[in-house]
Amino acid sequence: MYVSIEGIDTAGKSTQLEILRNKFKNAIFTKEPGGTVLGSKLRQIILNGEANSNIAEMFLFLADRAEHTQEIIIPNLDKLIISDRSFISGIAYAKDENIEKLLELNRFATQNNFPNKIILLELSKDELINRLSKKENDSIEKRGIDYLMSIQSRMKEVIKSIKIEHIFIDAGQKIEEIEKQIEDFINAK
Ligand SMILES: Nc1ncnc2c1ncn2[C@@H]1O[C@H](COP(=O)(O)OP(=O)(O)O)[C@@H](O)[C@H]1O
Ligand SMILES: Cc1cn([C@H]2C[C@H](O)[C@@H](COP(=O)(O)OP(=O)(O)O)O2)c(=O)[nH]c1=O
Repeated sequence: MYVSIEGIDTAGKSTQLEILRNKFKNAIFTKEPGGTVLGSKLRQIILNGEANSNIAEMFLFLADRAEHTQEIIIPNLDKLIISDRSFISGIAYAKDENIEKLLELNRFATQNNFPNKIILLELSKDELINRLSKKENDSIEKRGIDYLMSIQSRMKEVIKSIKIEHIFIDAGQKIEEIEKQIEDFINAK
């Protein structure tokens, strides 16, 4: 089963994934961007802000996703895969592009391998401000609070529009409360 943990920057994805590694010891843990050798090079190019064109940036993420699908997802579909981000981020962050067109591009890049379950960690604006203020911001985080909040809304819109089992979790809860909800959702048949 392929599970994706989604959320804007600082929503708590990495924090939860560290705990989940100990709960699901046989799972394959991966991420987008950067889940493969090629992907980690693409991630560096992107986060250094080297793409001047938003469309070029989007295709760099699609290339990361295509490589990730071929090298990590497809070979492990018989196991539990837990990924930090997926095509949902791909569509949400390409905020000026048409969702239907992006769905088509992402179906192509993933050879139709979308997650079976999606977990969205949802942040309030105040909590996002609080968390971003505590870290060095990369080129995408520097686009600001309102940008990231609009991305989060777009994530919710895309997730609701597709027929994939999903859960929205309040990312402002205690770490252990969030973890329990994630674990129960993954274990639910
Ligand atoms: N439930 C939580 N409550 C308060 N702070 C949190 C919570 N989860 C994560 N954090 C903190 O928020 C920051 C971003 O968390 P992180 O897991 O790196 O987010 P992401 O991987 O989604 O960018 C970190 O400083 C982390 O310690
Ligand atoms: C997967 C993906 C991520 N992103 C963005 C989200 C992040 O701002 C950035 C890097 O993702 P990530 O390394 O997950 O950053 P963070 O840990 O801060 O969430 O790339 C896209 O714009 N498109 C995509 O397809």
